[in-house]
Amino acid sequence: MGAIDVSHLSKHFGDVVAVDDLSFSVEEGEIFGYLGPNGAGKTTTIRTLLGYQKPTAGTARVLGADIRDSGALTRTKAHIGYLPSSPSFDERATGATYLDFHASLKGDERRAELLDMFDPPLGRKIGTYSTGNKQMLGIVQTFMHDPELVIMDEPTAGLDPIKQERFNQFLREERDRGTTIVFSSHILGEVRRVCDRVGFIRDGHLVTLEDIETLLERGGKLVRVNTATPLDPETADLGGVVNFEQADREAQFTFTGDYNELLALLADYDVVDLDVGEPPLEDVFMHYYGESDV
Ligand SMILES: Nc1ncnc2c1ncn2[C@@H]1O[C@H](COP(=O)(O)OP(=O)(O)OP(=O)(O)O)[C@@H](O)[C@H]1O
Repeated sequence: MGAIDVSHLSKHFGDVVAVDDLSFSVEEGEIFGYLGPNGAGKTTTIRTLLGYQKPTAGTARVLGADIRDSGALTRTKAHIGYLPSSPSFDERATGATYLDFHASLKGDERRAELLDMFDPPLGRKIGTYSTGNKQMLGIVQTFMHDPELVIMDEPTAGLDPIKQERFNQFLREERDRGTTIVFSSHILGEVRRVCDRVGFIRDGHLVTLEDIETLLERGGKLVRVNTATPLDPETADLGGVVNFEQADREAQFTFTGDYNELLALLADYDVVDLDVGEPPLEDVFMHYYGESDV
């Protein structure tokens, strides 16, 4: 049994099919990225998993509780941390009061430790907070009762790059302690840095589920080569060469083929500079999303 087992889950809003026949599992102790463009169905999935709305069809188990069993799900929530995409705060309350309230519901044994890392101005009214401060307050609330499973909807929105990196590092450490972490995102680089596996959703359907290494391998390498004389344009026909672009003696392409064949071809040239690196994740996404805007 996974930390989350989703089984043929669908959620319709009238004629709108927000989530359609989703099935996947999140394993215990992994960081699972739930990715998709705007309107793909990420928030709907998360809210349905947490019992905030009923599935139209299918079901899921979250830490063993069937989401259709509201009693079981409520009991299980003591072990879940949830960070919504736009947490609704009482703007007149201070950060400290907000945390006290949540502590009274579920505990706060890790509050001080978290506040060392994420330090919103607790004495001030939340209405005066910046977006990043609100986000940090939400992060402390999410983790302070030491949950087994954490579900976050776009958690890094509003965090500056240093806080984002601190947060990523924190997530990896939490995962190493055994916490299962699920977060939705459409920020591509974030996924590469922290997730073990990713599920891609589009138009309510799960398009693919991959571990991040496989995903990047499948995306091939970005090759940039500078040769003393221009490459023959027929290089574009070599197996595994995609998106071949050439400007005089510079060529760039994505390569998913056999390196020996590529090296044999380049051996006929005087290679001045060669760079083989990871392709932009945007390219990997395009592979799954076609022309969709991600
Ligand atoms: N309460 C609702 N009533 C009607 N339609 C809804 C409702 N909630 C979501 N939808 C629709 O369901 C679809 C999926 O929306 P959802 O918010 O789950 O997407 P998302 O992947 O989280 O998008 P984003 O990245 O923009 O937050 C969209 O077409 C949205 O308009």
